Amino acid sequence: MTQSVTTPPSSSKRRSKWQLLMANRLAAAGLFVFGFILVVAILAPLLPMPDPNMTDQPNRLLPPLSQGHLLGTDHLGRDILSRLIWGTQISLIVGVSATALAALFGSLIGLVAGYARGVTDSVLMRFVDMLMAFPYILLAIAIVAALGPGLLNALYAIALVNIPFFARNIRGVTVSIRNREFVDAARLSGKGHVAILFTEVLPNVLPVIVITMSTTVGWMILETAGLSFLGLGAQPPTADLGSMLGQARAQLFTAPHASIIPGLMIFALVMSINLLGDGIRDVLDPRLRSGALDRPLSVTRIARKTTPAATLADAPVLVVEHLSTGFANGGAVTPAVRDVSFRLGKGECLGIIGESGSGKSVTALSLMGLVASPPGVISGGAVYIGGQDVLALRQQELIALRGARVAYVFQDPLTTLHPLFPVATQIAEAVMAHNHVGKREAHQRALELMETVGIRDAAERASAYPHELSGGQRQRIGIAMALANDPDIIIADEPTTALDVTVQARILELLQNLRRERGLALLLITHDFGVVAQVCDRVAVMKNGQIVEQGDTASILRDPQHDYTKRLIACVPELGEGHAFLDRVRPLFEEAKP
Ligand SMILES: Nc1ncnc2c1ncn2[C@@H]1O[C@H](COP(=O)(O)OP(=O)(O)OP(=O)(O)O)[C@@H](O)[C@H]1O
Repeated sequence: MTQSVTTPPSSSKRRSKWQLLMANRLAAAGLFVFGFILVVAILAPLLPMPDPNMTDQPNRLLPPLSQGHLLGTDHLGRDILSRLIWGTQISLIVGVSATALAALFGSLIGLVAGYARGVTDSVLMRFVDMLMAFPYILLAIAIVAALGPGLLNALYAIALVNIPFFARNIRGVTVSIRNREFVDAARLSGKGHVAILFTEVLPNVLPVIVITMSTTVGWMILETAGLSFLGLGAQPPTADLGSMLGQARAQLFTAPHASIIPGLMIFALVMSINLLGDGIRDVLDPRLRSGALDRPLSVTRIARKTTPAATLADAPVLVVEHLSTGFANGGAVTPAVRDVSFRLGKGECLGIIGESGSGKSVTALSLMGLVASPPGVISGGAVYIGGQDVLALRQQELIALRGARVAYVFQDPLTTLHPLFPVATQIAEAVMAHNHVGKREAHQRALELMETVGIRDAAERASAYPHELSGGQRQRIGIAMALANDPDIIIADEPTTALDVTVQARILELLQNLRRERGLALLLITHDFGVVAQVCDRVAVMKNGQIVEQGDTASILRDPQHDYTKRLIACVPELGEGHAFLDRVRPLFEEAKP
């Protein structure tokens, strides 16, 4: 008996970069404050203000709110508001120009060093190391002392001391990109190094440069103000925020407003730029935005709108009801699995089949709360193991079930096995995770398990490292680890995809035998109907995060209801079919074209 469900996929709205930036309240506040300061600084020539350099000795050190001087006057009777606005304009121009210069030269050094490697890399990076060996503000002071005080020289000094920051960051990213396949492909297509650097590598590095600029411009303004404060930047009568602060230092106690006002402006400017910079960084780096770079929680975040029954009477070993899982992305949740329900009995095998991205792995990982969170979130449904809703359990209780009652076998054991420990040690570790046994006993059990999964000369192979075993042997070790605590359910996520056909057949046979001998419930995830036909009693077909059809394998193979199922079945070639396979499959896909 097969059931077929067809529901149009619901689309989730993706928010624009601007909306995402505005959703970040701190970044929005930073943008508002910085935008206001910027507009006022740009409009400085048009504003009805006195000349910022016009002295008026009789009216020196007037307090704020004095007649004609909203923010008072300084020690030479100059209008503080006017000097503040003009000074902010200068500080901004110098800070932004220094950032642009540091970004330009630093990124160029990083790009060339990271791409060329070898001697070029060593020479350039030693120069950068030399710059970094000095405390940067001391180096900036030394440079200005050598070049002579003045705003332009302060700008060069600040730019120079910040070059290493960009060079190191960009070199690191370039090194990882230069070995990627698309760069190799460009090289093979005959492109020259310069063209590859600017058309293949640079576009991938650009977001990092923008992010680094947005997070450093505030500090550069602060450093410029520091040099001017020491008398090495803006020279009298020109005002910038640092020189205003430096000149008002002598009247700190008699007329504190003259130093507090530029101090507050530096604070507001740097703070707003940094908040905005952090916001821009989060928006440009999608992994930061979704939280994917945060340390994941030990259990996927569960945010169910309704609470299902905590227990289910007379339930088979695994019951999944209306499971929905999505990924949070800047406030919105993009659904990956929607309203998925299935059942699995003792000793039974259910295949979950579907194309890449249909939600098979997310379904499998959701069962034990293993979807990385953030960004993962289980937004609805229940998972009953032995009749109990495990999503309602306390975290520690759910974690205790992992490996003990439900075990996973993943696609590529080379990435899941620890490369630095012998395989038997890793199986023994899995045994000890849930049993109070000593190392020796666990090791003995590991050897037995290796024999159970068909590894010949288990005692000899015990001390092998994962890279010393073949793909098939590694997958057997993965299965041995899954069996370590006699689980009720094994979830095998494409366990044979990385293997060639003969080894695949042997691994599937092993899983079949284990299932029969131990009464294991097997949830087999695959994209290959051939595998389903060989192993599974029942099959659920997934598309766009939903189960579109499920039933017993023989019925579905004989009489598929859903077009998608028909196409998946048609994709399995028959032995000796040759060209006839293509003739048979092509019309099915022509029909499916929109
Ligand atoms: N960390 C993540 N952040 C956002 N979306 C994700 C994340 N992980 C998976 N997805 C999305 O969830 C959907 C389901 O992915 P899933 O890995 O379950 O597919 P699958 O059917 O197992 O594919 P495959 O056979 O290629 O492994 C996909 O659209 C995928 O893009």
